[in-house]
Amino acid sequence: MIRLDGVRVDAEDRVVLHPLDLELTDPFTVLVGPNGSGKSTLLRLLDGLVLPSAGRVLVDGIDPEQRLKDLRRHVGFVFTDPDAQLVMPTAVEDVALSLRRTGVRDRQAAARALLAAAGLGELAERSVRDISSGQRQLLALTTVLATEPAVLLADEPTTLLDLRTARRVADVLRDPPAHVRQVVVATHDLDLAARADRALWIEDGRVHADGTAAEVLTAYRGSA
Ligand SMILES: Nc1ncnc2c1ncn2[C@@H]1O[C@H](COP(=O)(O)OP(=O)(O)OP(=O)(O)O)[C@@H](O)[C@H]1O
Repeated sequence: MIRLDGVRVDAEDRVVLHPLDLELTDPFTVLVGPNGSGKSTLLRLLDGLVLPSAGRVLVDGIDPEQRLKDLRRHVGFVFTDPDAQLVMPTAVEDVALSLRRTGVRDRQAAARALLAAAGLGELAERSVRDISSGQRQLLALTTVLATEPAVLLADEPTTLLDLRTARRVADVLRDPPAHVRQVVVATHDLDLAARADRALWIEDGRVHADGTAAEVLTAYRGSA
């Protein structure tokens, strides 16, 4: 369970997130809303990338301000820019690196299997610089899943993807590997958002609407 008690985020001379009390328990939650409304900030609070200016965040009982290392093992974060997390020369090495804490013996073989399952098997030996940006985004998701997080956070995970790949990513987020108990995604992709259990519409650093994906997305589409 994810819990925010009176969490506020200030940046320079303004409030980016107004005081917020929130409990997220559904398997799949999406954050929608206009550019600059505070979605990424809210997501980043859950990985300790942003710390609250006031209030407290708890992710499955872990407070980022007290147990950041434990939180980072518990949570996986897929960044919008895949290059921010692909660090090894080849795709298979990148996934194998992510497997280092899982206790898997043959990390190369396991990495190949995960790449194949993601439809990236043929790219295993390729340099991550030589594959397309959409393939890199899918690879970044695969590397994060390989760390076996209990909570998966993703910021705009389908921006660079073609229709088919975006659907595949949506399928994974909707029905992730068993170790993932909760998924929270910030997105402008309303087809992806429609598949969530719960949607929060963020506007000007506040939760403007909160409910089922169908309810919230109907209202959000109507506002444009
Ligand atoms: N460290 C910071 N310093 C100053 N302003 C910040 C900081 N972090 C976020 N902001 C501002 O807070 C607002 C919310 O940003 P955030 O990235 O959370 O929005 P978003 O909803 O994810 O937007 P987008 O849909 O464009 O990704 C923006 O106006 C942003 O410029």
